[in-house]
Amino acid sequence: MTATRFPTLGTPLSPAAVRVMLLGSGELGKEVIIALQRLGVEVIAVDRYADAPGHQVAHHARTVTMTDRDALKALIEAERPDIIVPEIEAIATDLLVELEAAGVARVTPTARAAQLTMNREGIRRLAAETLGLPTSPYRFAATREELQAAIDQHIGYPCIVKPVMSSSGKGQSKLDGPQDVERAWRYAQEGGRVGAGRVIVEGFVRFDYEITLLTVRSRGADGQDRTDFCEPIGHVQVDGDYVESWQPHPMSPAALARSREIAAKVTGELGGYGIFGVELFVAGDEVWFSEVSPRPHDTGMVTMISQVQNEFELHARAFLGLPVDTSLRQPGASSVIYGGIEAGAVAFDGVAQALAEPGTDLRLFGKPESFVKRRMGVGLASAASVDEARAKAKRVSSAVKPRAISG
Ligand SMILES: Nc1ncnc2c1ncn2[C@@H]1O[C@H](COP(=O)(O)OP(=O)(O)OP(=O)(O)O)[C@@H](O)[C@H]1O
Ligand SMILES: NCC(=O)N[C@@H]1O[C@H](COP(=O)([O-])[O-])[C@@H](O)[C@H]1O
Ligand SMILES: [Mg+2]
Repeated sequence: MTATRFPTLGTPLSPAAVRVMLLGSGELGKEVIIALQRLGVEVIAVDRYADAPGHQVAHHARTVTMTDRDALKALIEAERPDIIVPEIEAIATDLLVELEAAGVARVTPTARAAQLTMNREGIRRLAAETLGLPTSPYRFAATREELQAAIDQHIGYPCIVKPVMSSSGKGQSKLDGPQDVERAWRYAQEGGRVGAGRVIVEGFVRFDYEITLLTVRSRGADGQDRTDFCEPIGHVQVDGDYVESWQPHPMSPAALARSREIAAKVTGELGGYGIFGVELFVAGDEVWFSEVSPRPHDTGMVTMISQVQNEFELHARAFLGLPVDTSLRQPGASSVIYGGIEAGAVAFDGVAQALAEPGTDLRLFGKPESFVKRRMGVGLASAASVDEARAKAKRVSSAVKPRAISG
């Protein structure tokens, strides 16, 4: 392995430009792009549909099916970015591994990290079987019959079934008994982001709370690699999708130390430079590893109001070889604004009222189409305590009302 050479920052749209390609340009990518823009980095934003949030703030916008290996290869070879930043799971990651090995571009944090986390089987087996980290009990199944057998012989009820390739809870269900198996199997077949097929079935963990531990791998000012942790982020998930998050989440010293130990181990194994969202379940002082995103995390949107450098700035700085500061500025919270309606471009009523309270803020992502359960924006709030910040963030998100516009 050769030591990473970080680019010298330059001027966009010139021969001195550092060029970064985002693969996925949703709300998380949009904020990474804004952080890159502030550092004078030239950005090529890629997504599967036109006018994605990140397309709207980048130097170049490209629309490509990122799971289509040939199409993605042609795009990368035409654009020749210095750094590729995967923003979603559903990418032809085997191609990224090949291109990285061939020295065509550096992938953040590494192509292997993107490949392993694209498929729940890759990351789960690595965490539980190779690294020996505590996880829920699990089995994989390729047919309904295999799923039933895995539950009957190993996992029991309640359990959770998820497509091996999906995110934001798509295709996920909780099963309380045999009557739920058929429905869960069918839903997983429809909900997978990349094709249909294999599922993971996990034993249900009765946790007291769950956190995202944002973990940053960067090059320190002394030239040594280092790992830093943000304050733990607590969150609430409904149907596998995050609806509310806050920072800091109070933890016992033992649970926090264990969480950091698990996060250091898994991110150290994945390697590279950037931010990771390590998802953990906690009961008392016991901690289970759930999964990890080798990129900014949706629950980490709270850092836009709570931290000195938000998770998007931390990601950009880390993969550019710049120093990072993970410190908390103030307690904060985020609350999701869903589309609530099926419509094309929507208007948002109530924004002025939502922002009337001091210590509040808002992001509207600019997605060109609304779905009932599509995340269209997020309310943000800071306060002296997390409880106050949560209540305030919820007032912001509930005041904003997406409305279909005619014509
Ligand atoms: N084994 C489990 N036991 C208890 N709860 C679980 C289990 N697996 C998942 N959950 C709940 O469902 C949520 C979503 O699960 P998971 O993170 O695996 O889905 P995802 O589709 O990858 O979501 P995202 O992409 O938003 O991280 C978890 O945060 C947790 O609240
Ligand atoms: N949990 C993963 C996550 O939050 N990913 C974020 O959602 C976008 C897709 O949104 P869409 O489905 O509304 O297009 C992704 O591009 C990413 O920003
Ligand atoms: Mg998750």
